Amino acid sequence: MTTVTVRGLSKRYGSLTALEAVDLEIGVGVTGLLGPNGAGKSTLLRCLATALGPDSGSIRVHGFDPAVPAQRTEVRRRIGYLPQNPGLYPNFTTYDLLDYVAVLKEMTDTRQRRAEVRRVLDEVELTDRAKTKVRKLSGGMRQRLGLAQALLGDPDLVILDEPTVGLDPEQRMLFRALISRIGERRTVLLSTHQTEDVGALCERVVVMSGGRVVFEGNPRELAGVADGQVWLSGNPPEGSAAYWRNADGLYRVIGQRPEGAEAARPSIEDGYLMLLGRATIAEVAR
Ligand SMILES: Nc1ncnc2c1ncn2[C@@H]1O[C@H](COP(=O)(O)OP(=O)(O)OP(=O)(O)O)[C@@H](O)[C@H]1O
Repeated sequence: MTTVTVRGLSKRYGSLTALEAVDLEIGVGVTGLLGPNGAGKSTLLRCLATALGPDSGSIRVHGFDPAVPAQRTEVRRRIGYLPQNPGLYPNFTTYDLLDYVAVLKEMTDTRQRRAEVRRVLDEVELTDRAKTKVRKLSGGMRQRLGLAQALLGDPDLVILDEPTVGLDPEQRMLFRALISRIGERRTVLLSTHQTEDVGALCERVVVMSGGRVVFEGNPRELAGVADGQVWLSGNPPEGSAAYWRNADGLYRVIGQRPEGAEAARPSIEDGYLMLLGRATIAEVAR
């Protein structure tokens, strides 16, 4: 079932076009949003989260139109949003911060609000940190607290803007497990620079470049973009698009086959790099 439909969405900041005619449909499960710096990912997520109004085009969340003030409230009730820099008050305790956000989210019944705060603390595995001040939490715990505030009110659309940035491998794994659980019955849109996150978590992936959607499909299809274009060579290639030396001392080459090289199975990262190469060429040609 489609949760979010975006049609012809455009957004400019002065003379800079951040989003250009974006079309998108997103349903239940985890969808990854990949793209280089400045691709327009955060702008798209902010528009979906109703934090920013687009210049043209339309958004529907469960059929509700955030451009219509009365429907915007309905959209907000259904959305949980973890921005890139959530700005969590450092002197609040974990519990008090969530209680405060719950009040802002119109949870006025004290008993129900307490139960909801405890539920989300449990969901992100922070129950034992309820009385800890935000400033004393580790980076990973802070991100989980950010996730907890997004989950208050049990929204069915959860928007996460680069939530795994700066996390160590253990915290990232824990975060992945949480996101995957959340995505079992909700629609999760996850912006990331990590192709590993996409491979591990996402049923679908959207790639943006220069404010446009340049790919939509599943992770295997993204890897498939580099089919027949990835090689392992004993020698550094001449004039190839991209290559690096791997841990076995072989050169992994994306592009034309170097003489004597063997074909390698493309990864999601290979497909992504291949796609960005093409998108960059198309942009320069426009
Ligand atoms: N408030 C703003 N005012 C002016 N320009 C902005 C603003 N926000 C974003 N931009 C510009 O719009 C473009 C898209 O930015 P956006 O943050 O949406 O990209 P992104 O894909 O999320 O990048 P990153 O991965 O670095 O977060 C960039 O060129 C950025 O500099």
